[in-house]
Amino acid sequence: TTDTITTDASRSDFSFHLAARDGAARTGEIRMPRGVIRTPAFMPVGTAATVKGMYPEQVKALGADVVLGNTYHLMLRPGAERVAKLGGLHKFMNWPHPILTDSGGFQVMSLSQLRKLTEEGVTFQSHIDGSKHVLTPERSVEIQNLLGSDIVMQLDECVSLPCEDKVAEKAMRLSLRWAERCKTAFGNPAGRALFGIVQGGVVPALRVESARELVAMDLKGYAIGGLAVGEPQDIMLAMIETVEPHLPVEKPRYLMGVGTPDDLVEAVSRGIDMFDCVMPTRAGRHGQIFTRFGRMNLKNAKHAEDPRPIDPQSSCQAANGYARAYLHHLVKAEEMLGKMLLTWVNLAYYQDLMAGLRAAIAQGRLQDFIAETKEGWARGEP
Ligand SMILES: O=c1[nH]cnc2c(CCNCC3CCCCC3)c3[nH]c(NCc4cccs4)nc3cc12
Repeated sequence: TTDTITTDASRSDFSFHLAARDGAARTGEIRMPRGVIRTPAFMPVGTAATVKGMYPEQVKALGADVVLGNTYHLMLRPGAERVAKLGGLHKFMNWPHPILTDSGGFQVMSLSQLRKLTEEGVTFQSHIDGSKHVLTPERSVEIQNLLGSDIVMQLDECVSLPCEDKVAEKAMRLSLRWAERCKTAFGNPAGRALFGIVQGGVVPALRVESARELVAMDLKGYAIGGLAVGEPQDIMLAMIETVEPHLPVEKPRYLMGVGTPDDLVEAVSRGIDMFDCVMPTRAGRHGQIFTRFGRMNLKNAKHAEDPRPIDPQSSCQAANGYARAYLHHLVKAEEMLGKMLLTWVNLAYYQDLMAGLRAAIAQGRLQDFIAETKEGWARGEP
């Protein structure tokens, strides 16, 4: 039948296909030359060209269609030009599927020293060796192009909350001017996308203005930034509800830096399609896991003699094949294998949750699925 023949036209471009909707929630797929991204999607973070503690084949096998590449780290070490010389990030890290790269701006502001932000861009010193660097909208797009990114993020200014309205306004307007400069620098390369980032703090009028101005630029997708920076969940959800009606239905929405499983289900039900968060990988390395029964900390002595696996019904071998007592031992001993197994448990759970959300939306039973999921978390571990 025709729908199984992907003509090169459909593979050579970036296209978003909505399969079903359930309230504000959507499920579909983003088709790109390097593969398809099923949405809603959780994107594991691949900081220094690796999803820490995981083989790329394993990350793909547990259901991730796209990973994040980190512009800030890679521009400092090994350098964007070197990655390009070696064939680009996909070849470098053996991940032939789509990669979304961030602009580097958020990490500059949170990791580097002696940074100075001007209209032109951000100058800063490397947290690795103190060397001086500059990140302008143009240079950020150039670095992401050198890495070979499939989805490029604009350079933006994310303010930390709480902040005064005029501070949020100033950053929002700068981010809009930087979006224009990124769009000019990016051009219109087939099969690759530039996403804008909606800013505006927690001021509805600023959020709406930011969304409207970005939509007028006709970008391929829109992120909602400036959230998950310390505000309560209800404020984050209110901002999503403020912005969502002003974003085009036919383009993907990406909520940056989010979040816990509860954040994910709540944001999906409000119309978000893509997420990234360091939580599942970072927490896993510290012994904290996410399961159908809620959160567990395997450092806790109560697991010391528990012979049961984490979840016998999970398809993940780390969750169904190892005693909690053994995982507790590995975490206490700070063994590599403990970090690897619990990272695997968490990424598998996050992907299973996203697969459940996609299926529930397709069947028009999202609210039932969310209720059942939250009951499981509340019931706690068996
Ligand atoms: O407005 C924003 N603009 C740009 N990036 C943002 C990010 C970083 C998203 N993950 C990048 C990844 C790139 C590859 C390496 C890992 C990060 C955010 N993360 C959070 N919250 C989670 C937070 C994490 C840390 C402090 S808050 N809010 C965010 C808001 C913005």
